Amino acid sequence: MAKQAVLLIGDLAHASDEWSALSSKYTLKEFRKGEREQFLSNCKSGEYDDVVALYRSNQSTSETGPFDQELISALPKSLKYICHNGAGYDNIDVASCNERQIGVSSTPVAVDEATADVAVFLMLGALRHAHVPLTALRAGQWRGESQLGHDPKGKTLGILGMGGIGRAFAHRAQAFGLNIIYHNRSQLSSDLEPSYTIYVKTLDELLERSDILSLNLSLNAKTKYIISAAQLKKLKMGSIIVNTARGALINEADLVSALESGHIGSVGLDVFEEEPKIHAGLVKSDKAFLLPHVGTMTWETQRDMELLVLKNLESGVQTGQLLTRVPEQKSFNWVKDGDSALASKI
Ligand SMILES: NC(=O)c1ccc[n+]([C@@H]2O[C@H](COP(=O)([O-])OP(=O)(O)OC[C@H]3O[C@@H](n4cnc5c(N)ncnc54)[C@H](O)[C@@H]3O)[C@@H](O)[C@H]2O)c1
Repeated sequence: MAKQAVLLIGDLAHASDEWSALSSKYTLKEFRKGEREQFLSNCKSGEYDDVVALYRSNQSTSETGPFDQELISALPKSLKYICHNGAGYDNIDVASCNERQIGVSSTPVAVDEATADVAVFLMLGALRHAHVPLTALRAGQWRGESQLGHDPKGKTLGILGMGGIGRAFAHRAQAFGLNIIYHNRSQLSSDLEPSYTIYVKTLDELLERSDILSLNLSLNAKTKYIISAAQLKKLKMGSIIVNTARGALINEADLVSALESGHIGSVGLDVFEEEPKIHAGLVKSDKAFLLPHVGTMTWETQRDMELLVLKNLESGVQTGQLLTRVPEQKSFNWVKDGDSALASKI
C-alpha cells in the first residue's frame, strides 16, 4: 500500500532529524520557502493530493500568507489535520477548517514557561522604567535620567486570561509578594486554580482593582481591542500593563494616549498590533519597556514546540486524534477527543 503523505510548510530549526525519521512511515513533502501564489498553484496542480496532515507555523505565514478562507479551500481533499506551531493561531481561519472538517492543533503547554518568564521580565522592566537606564548606559551617560521605580511587593496583579501562560505567570508572580486576582471566561476548577489567586467575575472589577494588568488571553473577533480607551480609564492612575499575548487585544493608539496623559504609568510589551510595525508613540516613550515578540525564543522551548507539532501530526495520522486540538473544535461531533492526560504531560 502506498505511504500516506505529510507536508512541511516553512522551516524546522530543532527537529529536522525527527522530521526526516518520519520518512520511514510517510512520504515527506516540503514547501520550506516560497510565495503564496506558488503554494496555491501547487495545491491546484494536485501536487499535495495525497497529503493527510501538514506542519505549519506562525513563521511560515511569511511563505504562504495566512491560512484564510481562500487558502483553506484550496487545500487538498485528503487533508485531515493542520498541525500548527504556535500557541496563538489567529492566522488560521478555524471556522473555514470546521466547514471542511479539518482538525487544527496548536502548541499550548510547551510555551507556558518561557512566555511567563518574559512576562516577569516585562513586569519588572516596566516597574523600574528600565528602558531609561538601559539606553543611558550604552550612550555613555551612566544612569542618565533614571528615576525611582516601584516594588512589586504588596501590589495587585490582575491576570486577564488564566490559561497555561496566565497560571505559569501567577506561579512566578507569587514569589514577588504580589496579590493576584484573575478574570477568565469562567472560574478555573479547583484542580487548576492556584490557591493564592482570587477569581473576579467581571473585567471591570479586574481593571478597578489591579495595579498591574497582564494580558494572557487569546486574540479573536470577540477579544480584539478588549482593552481600549474605556477600559484604560477604569484602571487606577499610574497602573502598569504587561502584554505577552497579542498586540491587537489592546487599542495601541488609545494606549499611547493613556501613557502620554500619565494615566498608565508604564507598559511592558512583547506584542504589537501590527507587527513588526510599532506605534511611534511607544517607540519614543521612556515609559515603554519593549521586546520584539520573543516570548518563546529559547532553545528548549522552540525544540519542545517543534516536537509537539510532530507528535500531533503523527497522532492525527495514526489514531485520528490530535493531542492539543484548538478549543474551538472540541465540541464538534467529527472530532475524536485527544488523550488529554497525555497532552497535559507534554
Ligand atoms: N509572546 C509570545 O511569544 C507568546 C507565546 C505564546 C503564546 N502567546 C499568546 O498568549 C495567548 C495565551 O496563551 P495560553 O497558552 O495561555 O492560552 P490558553 O488558551 O491556555 O489560555 C487563554 C485563556 O484566556 C481565557 N479567555 C479567552 N477569552 C477570554 C475573555 N474574553 N475574557 C477572559 N478570559 C478569556 C480562556 O478561557 C483561557 O483560559 C495565546 O493565545 C497567544 O496568542 C504569546
